[in-house]
Amino acid sequence: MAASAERLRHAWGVHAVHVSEIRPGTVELRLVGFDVLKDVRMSRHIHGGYLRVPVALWEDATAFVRDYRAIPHQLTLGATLSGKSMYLRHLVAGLAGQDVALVGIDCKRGVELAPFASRLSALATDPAEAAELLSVLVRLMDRRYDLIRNRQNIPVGTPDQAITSDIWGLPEEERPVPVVVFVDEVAELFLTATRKDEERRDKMVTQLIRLAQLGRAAGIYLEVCGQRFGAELGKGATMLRAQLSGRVCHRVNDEASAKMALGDIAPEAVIAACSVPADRPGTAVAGDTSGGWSRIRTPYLSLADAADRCVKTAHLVPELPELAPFKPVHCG
Ligand SMILES: Nc1ncnc2c1ncn2[C@@H]1O[C@H](COP(=O)(O)OP(=O)(O)OP(=O)(O)O)[C@@H](O)[C@H]1O
Repeated sequence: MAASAERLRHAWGVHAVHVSEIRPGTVELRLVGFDVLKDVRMSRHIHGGYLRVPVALWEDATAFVRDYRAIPHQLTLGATLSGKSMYLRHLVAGLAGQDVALVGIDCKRGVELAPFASRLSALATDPAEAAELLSVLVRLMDRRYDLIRNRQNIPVGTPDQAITSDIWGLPEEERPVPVVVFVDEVAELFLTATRKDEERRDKMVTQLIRLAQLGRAAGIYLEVCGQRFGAELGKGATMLRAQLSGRVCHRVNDEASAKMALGDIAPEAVIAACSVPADRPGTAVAGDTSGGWSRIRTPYLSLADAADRCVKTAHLVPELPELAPFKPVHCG
């Protein structure tokens, strides 16, 4: 098969997609079981790129690309069995081959993210660990701000001077590696039983808000997943949600949940999310706070294939001493 089709297959990495080259540069993609799309023609634009992961298809058959530099932080909501984990799996598998640190916070004792342990730089599996990890991430972000500030202080006109307000303007050899932080089932971080839990929760939420407000310039991106994310979770929840400008809403159990994801995007998007059928997992409504939205569908990718991709790319885990104490042990 020609190289572009091979690359395309690699980018999607799924069995449910048949890929064939029609002519050089134009490839036919067939998504098995996608109700909206039949055979789909896609050309090179699907290949993604650095910090850009093709993760689903829009209804018009173009690729839905999760572009971290364009939309740094995203919230993905959906009822149980709606396809959130599948979506996340694609992101992890897509980023695994890139020069990026992957960090997981999965307070369901790691059941979702532990299979990707070999490619993760850090994994927190309970709220106490998550609190420590978030503190480390905020310190990492502050140090990156110092780095940018120091560059700005070099006198104008000297060879080392660089006017930049984010890591991307730093010279390549000084530029820190970007970090994508996956938070699975965010509500677990908000649960409290005691007064001490409450203090920890408030601190974590403040740190997440700081990362969401300032992380972009430091190359730290948030990917937050959950079933619901509303004011009932407690102090700071809606403030944090407002900072996550990318939104993906899978099937939800009620209109209130769809509103949490899409209410500030468009009322029609909320209606579309409420009509996602239960027998079409992976179907979602995607939008961003600029107001644009449409339906997407993520293709099937088995957990074994995604985990295998992490094993094969384990050598790409970047050197980040701050995160070393949180490096998960890969079993199996
Ligand atoms: N695009 C898809 N095509 C076919 N099957 C899919 C697709 N997406 C998800 N599924 C299947 O639907 C089921 C639920 O998916 P998934 O585990 O991603 O849901 P979830 O929202 O993460 O659920 P939970 O919150 O309970 O973990 C799984 O069996 C999965 O294999």
